[in-house]
Amino acid sequence: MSVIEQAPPPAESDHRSWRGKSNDAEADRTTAEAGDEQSIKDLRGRSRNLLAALLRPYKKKIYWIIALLLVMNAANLAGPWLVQLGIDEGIGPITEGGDYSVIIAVGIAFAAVTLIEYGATRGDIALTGQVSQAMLFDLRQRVFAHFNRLSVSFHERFTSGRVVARMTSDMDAIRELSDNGVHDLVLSGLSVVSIAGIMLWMDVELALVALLSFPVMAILGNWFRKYSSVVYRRTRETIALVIVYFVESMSGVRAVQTYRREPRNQAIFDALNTDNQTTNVAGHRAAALFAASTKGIGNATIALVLLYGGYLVMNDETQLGVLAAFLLYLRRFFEPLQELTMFYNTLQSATAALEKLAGVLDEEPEVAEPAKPTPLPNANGELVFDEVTFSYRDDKIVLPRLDLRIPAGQTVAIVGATGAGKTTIAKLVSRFYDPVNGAVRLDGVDLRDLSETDLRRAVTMVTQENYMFDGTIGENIAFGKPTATQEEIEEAAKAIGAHTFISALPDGYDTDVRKRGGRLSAGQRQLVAFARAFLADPRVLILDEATSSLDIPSERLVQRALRTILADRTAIIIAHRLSTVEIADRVLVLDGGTVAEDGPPEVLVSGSGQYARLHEQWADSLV
Ligand SMILES: Nc1ncnc2c1ncn2[C@@H]1O[C@H](COP(=O)(O)OP(=O)(O)OP(=O)(O)O)[C@@H](O)[C@H]1O
Repeated sequence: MSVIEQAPPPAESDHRSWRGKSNDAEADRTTAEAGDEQSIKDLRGRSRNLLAALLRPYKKKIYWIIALLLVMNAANLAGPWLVQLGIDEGIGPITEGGDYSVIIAVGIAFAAVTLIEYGATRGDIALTGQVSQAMLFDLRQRVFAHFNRLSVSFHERFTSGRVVARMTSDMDAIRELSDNGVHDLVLSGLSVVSIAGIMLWMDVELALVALLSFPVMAILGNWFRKYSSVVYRRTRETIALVIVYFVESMSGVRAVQTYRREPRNQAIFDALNTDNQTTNVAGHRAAALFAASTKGIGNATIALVLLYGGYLVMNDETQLGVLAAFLLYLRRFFEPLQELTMFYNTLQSATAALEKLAGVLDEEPEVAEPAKPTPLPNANGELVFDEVTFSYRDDKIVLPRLDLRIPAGQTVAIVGATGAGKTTIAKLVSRFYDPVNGAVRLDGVDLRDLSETDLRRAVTMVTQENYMFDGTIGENIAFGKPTATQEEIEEAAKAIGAHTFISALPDGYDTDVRKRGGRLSAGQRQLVAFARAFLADPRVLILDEATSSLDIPSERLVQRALRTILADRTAIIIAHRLSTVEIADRVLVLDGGTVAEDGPPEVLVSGSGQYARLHEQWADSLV
């Protein structure tokens, strides 16, 4: 894709309508949020299955975590109860002239409980961290492998910003829950229920007074849960938009600078960032109100219990130790209650993130590998398009019905107006897409019946972008054959004519190409891409020739390289330069997805068709 194609459309007043970003947010919402009941059920089911699959290998550790949680909860509850025993059964007898044995026993028990709680807490948190990190590791591995496996058509639809958002903010939402969220959630739940039970067991009347706050807390909690779930969903959406926009802008930074879009892009980013900030601030304001209110309710309840409990103690209706235990329990009752409500958000955002990831992981490659591939370890290179019909979308047919036979070893140049379907033919031969009807065959075998390995070994496509990965020139050449030796790499570069310029670089083959080959010129990048393809040595080579005009010496170099790389293999060149067409055995002139002319270049040029006209114009331009 050229820089111009990447350039964004003219500015619009509302940042949300720009480049369908609002649609991206729509697409970023889970199906469960937007879909019908059946799809909600399906998605939840799938994310539950994903979670179960992720946790299965750590079953034993999870049992340990649960056991340790129970121990922690019991130890946590034992403290106030021991205080009650100490006051009522230990101090009482002492003041009446008894012995110290009970209070000593209570003191020892307290120390033991503290030690147990220390051990259990330490073990539990460490183990939870281990399981959580192992699960996230697996999940990241799965997502990366799956994104790699998905068809080109998927990646053409799913923006890179969304891919990044899946790997960052969604993973982070799950991490937040799995690192300590679930653990604290369970511990808080356990402690609220068991403290309520213990208080009722110790003193029903006092417990009922203490639990008077419960309905108030429930109403407040319910309000907060509802309000914050709306705010939280908005924060997830707004941060996803910030990430998506950031990645998109940075990927197209050259176009942005060429068209001096920085101020406009900054304004759009400011607006998206402000949306995110405003939503977060609203969330914090609600959280502040909720936290302060629960604390207030908690303290008011403690005061009430102190008053009423004091009255009961004075009237000998309850013991002093019970009152002290109640006051201690109440502290441990409100904090978890508050946490439980707060965790609802973490839980919700992690669930949404898991649903999105489950949705992505469930996405099947549109060009799937056959269950039983037809082996073709040594392809010859004959290509046949057999009544091929193709369209990207239902409403527009790109190739109405293509019949074409390219014998092994032939070099075919495809020319035609922009949008005629040249690249589409290349994509079908590379099996980035499958035909809607008909078949593309290599040596008589339908591409759909070939294994990925056999297909990729036989067919290589060199695209216009000549993508360079971070690393050295040598590594970039060896990309198509990672096992290549240094000699093989140099041989390939020499054959293509790239050796001279590579040797002149400061570190030769070890020179870092810098990000996306930024250190190399367009012609040099093309030569490196040719050397890469030459080393991979496919039977069928597809070349989407770069449109950028090279200077004359570079063009000569590239032409010479082309002759080397095309020799002894089937080649399809999407030709933009007529000098390239001349080295082809055959030219296809494509018009609206059909072959308008087909023949050797020297024959077509002497005719009166489209190619002859094109050639004439080109010859005139040279004069
Ligand atoms: N991923 C896609 N999704 C939808 N439509 C597409 C997609 N890629 C191409 N098209 C459409 O298919 C048609 C043929 O496109 P193709 O890229 O094959 O043309 P081309 O002849 O290679 O053009 P050019 O010389 O400009 O590269 C065009 O109308 C284009 O808009």
